Amino acid sequence: MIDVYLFSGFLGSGKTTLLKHVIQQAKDAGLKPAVFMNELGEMNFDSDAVEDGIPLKELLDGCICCTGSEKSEAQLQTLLAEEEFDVLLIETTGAAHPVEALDAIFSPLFAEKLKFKGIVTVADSKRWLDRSQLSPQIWSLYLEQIRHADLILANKMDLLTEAEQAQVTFEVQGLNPEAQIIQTVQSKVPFSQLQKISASKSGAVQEAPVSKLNLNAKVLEFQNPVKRDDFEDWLRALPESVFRIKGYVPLEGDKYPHAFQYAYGMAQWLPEYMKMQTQIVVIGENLEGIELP
Ligand SMILES: Nc1nc2c(ncn2[C@@H]2O[C@H](COP(=O)(O)OP(=O)(O)OP(=O)(O)O)[C@@H](O)[C@H]2O)c(=O)[nH]1
Repeated sequence: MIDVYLFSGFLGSGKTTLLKHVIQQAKDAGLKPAVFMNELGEMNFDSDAVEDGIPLKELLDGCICCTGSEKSEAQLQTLLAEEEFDVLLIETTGAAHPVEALDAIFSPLFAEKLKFKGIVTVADSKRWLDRSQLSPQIWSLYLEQIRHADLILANKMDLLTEAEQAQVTFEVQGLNPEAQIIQTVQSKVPFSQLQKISASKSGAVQEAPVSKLNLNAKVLEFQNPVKRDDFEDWLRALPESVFRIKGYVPLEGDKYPHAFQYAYGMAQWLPEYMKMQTQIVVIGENLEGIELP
């Protein structure tokens, strides 16, 4: 049987960071991992995070939950037919309800092959403290992702004071007393902790989906390189309803574009050493008026 772990957590909480970390540890333990990813938007920048040689299937522009489980079942079937692996890591889009995303895994087609281990939810601790800025729908999704977890990573602890760390851990644990909660930085959790979890409740409970979210993704393409200062001014002026941006930004004076990440007001730049398509995907609510600087 192939052990299956589902990574849940809101946009930008640290799921891809967790994925990379777990892939490495699984390999070190002599296991062969495969990855099933899905993204909101037509592009998946996160798949770059999965190194070559790891079997990967992606479901773009929709999510495992809302595009219908047939499509994800078909993808999973192909993955199982084409590749040999011991562990399947599923990264859901941050906009997905974790229990709905389980549908495909619990298909009778895979009953003999897949052993569902549990939902690992990465909670953005900073976001938790700043929750008053979230719309009620987004907040209820955040809560659902925590309630259904078998293991919770209270991530981004480096951004909190000690008192805040204790507060977040206490409050999050209160929402889901049965799940183990671990404080993390960069989603660093030992793979052995994941292996210990058993899906106590995630698979058993099928609750009503959260009310429909207005989350959208918009791809913006750069025609020309931009000045870093201009781009950062543009970022600062974005409305609170933009939760996440990722992609490749061409900066004036640089040969290659920079990989760019943004989550809730915090930006991260990483140099690239090859030509990449210069575009970003912006994820949030009410994106109609958002254009590049
Ligand atoms: N300060 C801080 N930043 C973190 C931590 N973990 C992840 N990040 C950063 O947060 C950003 C988002 O991390 P990802 O792992 O891509 O998040 P994600 O949940 O996969 O994002 P989506 O795929 O958009 O849902 C990146 O810039 C990470 O480097 C942490 O513990 N502390």
